Amino acid sequence: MPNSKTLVYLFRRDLRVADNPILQSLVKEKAHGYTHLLPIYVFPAQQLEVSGFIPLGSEEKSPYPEARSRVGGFWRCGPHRAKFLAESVWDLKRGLEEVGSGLYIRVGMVGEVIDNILKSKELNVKGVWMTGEEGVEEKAEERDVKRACAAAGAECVIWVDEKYLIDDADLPFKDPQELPDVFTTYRKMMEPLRNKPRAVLPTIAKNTLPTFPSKSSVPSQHPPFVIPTSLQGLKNALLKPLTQVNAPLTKKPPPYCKGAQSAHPFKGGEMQAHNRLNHLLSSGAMSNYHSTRNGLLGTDCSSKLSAYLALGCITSRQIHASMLAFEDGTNPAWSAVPGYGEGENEGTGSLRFELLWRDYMRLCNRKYGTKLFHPSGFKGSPTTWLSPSNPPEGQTTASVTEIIQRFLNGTTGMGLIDASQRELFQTGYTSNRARQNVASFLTKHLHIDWRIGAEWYECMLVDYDQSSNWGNWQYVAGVGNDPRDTRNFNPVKQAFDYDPHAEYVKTWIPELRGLSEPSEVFQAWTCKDEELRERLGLRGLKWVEEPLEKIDFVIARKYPRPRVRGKGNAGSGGADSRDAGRSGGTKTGGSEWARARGSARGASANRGSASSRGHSRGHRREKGGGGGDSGGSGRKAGQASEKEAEHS
Ligand SMILES: Cc1cc2nc3c(=O)[nH]c(=O)nc-3n(C[C@H](O)[C@H](O)[C@H](O)COP(=O)(O)OP(=O)(O)OC[C@H]3O[C@@H](n4cnc5c(N)ncnc54)[C@H](O)[C@@H]3O)c2cc1C
Repeated sequence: MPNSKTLVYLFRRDLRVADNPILQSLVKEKAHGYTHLLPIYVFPAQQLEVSGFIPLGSEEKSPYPEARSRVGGFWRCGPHRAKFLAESVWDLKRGLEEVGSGLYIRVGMVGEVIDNILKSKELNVKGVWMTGEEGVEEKAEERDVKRACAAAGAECVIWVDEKYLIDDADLPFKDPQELPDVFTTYRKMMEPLRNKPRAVLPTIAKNTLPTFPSKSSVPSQHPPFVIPTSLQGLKNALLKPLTQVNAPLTKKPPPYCKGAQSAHPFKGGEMQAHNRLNHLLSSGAMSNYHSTRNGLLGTDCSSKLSAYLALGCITSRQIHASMLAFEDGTNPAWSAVPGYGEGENEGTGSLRFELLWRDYMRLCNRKYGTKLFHPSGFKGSPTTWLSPSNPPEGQTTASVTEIIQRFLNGTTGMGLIDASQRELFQTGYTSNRARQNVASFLTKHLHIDWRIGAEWYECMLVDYDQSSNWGNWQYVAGVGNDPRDTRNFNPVKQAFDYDPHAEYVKTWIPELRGLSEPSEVFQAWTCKDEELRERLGLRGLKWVEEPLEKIDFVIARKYPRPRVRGKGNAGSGGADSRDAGRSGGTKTGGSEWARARGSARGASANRGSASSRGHSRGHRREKGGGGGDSGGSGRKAGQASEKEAEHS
């Protein structure tokens, strides 16, 4: 390519064409002088297992260590996200081709791949642009790319990530250390949220980007890897190592639940993200969001935009812009939908609020860096968690490992927790309400190292996002930015509040479908009818007969049913506060693990045993927990409320 001057655009978690500042700048600012644009996506070998890209029959081995987590040894990217990512990358390719460009796909360490491309004489690469990220590994990638560029005499530009609600340029502080440690303080600095986000960038017209370089000019993938030429091939390569029988995701994984429908059946990609957003507005689901977001079942109780946001298939400001068009009545496509043209409603206001939580979690990551992964969290709380290497007295490494396995496999004996864990395993998704309970159960009831839970979520979640995942785990574990470090969820009360008919738990634990009493579904050990247990095949099941935790939950009088809107939506946020105090007392403990853990050193000693706390706090409100819970506040859009303050 004589006289060429090529720019490499290294895509990361910005897998979209629209509202993309890098592409926009290439179209608008012609002074850059680049004749060619080489868009590339690298599947990063340290975060995702790439050995499946070695062709079948090859004797060669991957030069990289397995992409496994540090504490639990789980695959860092499990099958659900691997598939979603493949679809998103493939859709990016489609989107780029539509504007007359294209996408090269590679695997390996980002720095190495870029270094290899910089060496191409034919391409004459003079610059590498990429979007900056917060993570420690991601920053290391950026340093590697900068080094490679410096050695090759090419410019390296790290762009600001613009997939958040409020742009970095509009933050009221420059130094991340000035970020308040309480979300509400931050929120108040940013309100009114409706006025803050910047406008979406103009659409990229066809054939306005610098020329896409020919295949022959681009260095090929380094061996032993080969890049498939179809989406199916890409999925196969990513899934192959994750589905090997000798390396299961977890021992004895939960069986597939017949008849259960995924709450997240969506495919990855920019186009799918916008279809989803359009559906939320045109169906009215967005306007109902405030009262449905705590639902456990079904696709429409919450937005299910998280996985698209995590990969940058869509930006928060695009979501905001569509909501504005709905609120202001400027998009006739939605004119028949109730609330059209009537300004911000509870649903759209609440969604902005949640998107701000996401911004906040990312800023916490920026402020605290490696503390995101530290057992004592942002707070630096003096905690020693139980783990296989730190079993409680009277227990062994093997017995703690078994407890963890039961947690992962959804066989703790606690209905809500097991249902969520099985749903997660089967589908890659579980609701925010369920996540809060799962995280609370692992850390506040079992006192097990929260990082094991965070790593498992990293492996299993389709919407895994480093800041939101690790930040929320810390928050619920009591070592993060939750000013109330005594927050403790009672998973039985929560099940009554949000799954009053036990519909959710029965969906994901088919063994319990024959039970009619919700209390028995929530804790199968409480079913005393021997004949029924026998008939349902519950006799002899360890998780039924020896649950990890027993909670005596007495219903003082007929438990009120929460307001339920929409099919399959279990509970509104309001139920939480209304019901508080109407249920009887709770007492936790009773299991062998609870007894052993009661005398444990470390976490339990520092924080008081679950049994005593659970007992004395039986009537306490369990408002929220785990960043981003606005449920039940009855908050008018854009206004603060006491409960919200209480939550944060
Ligand atoms: C232990 C734990 C782990 C979590 N891990 C992740 C994760 O890896 N990735 C992730 O995106 N979210 C995570 N969350 C936050 C939240 O559970 C999910 O964002 C939400 O369930 C995704 O579903 P949705 O898109 O339908 O959410 P909606 O209720 O529709 O919310 C809209 C958007 O707001 C953002 N949001 C909502 N709640 C939060 C929150 N608490 N923190 C940060 N952002 C929020 C998300 O981007 C979400 O898509 C976690 C929460 C907990 C308690």
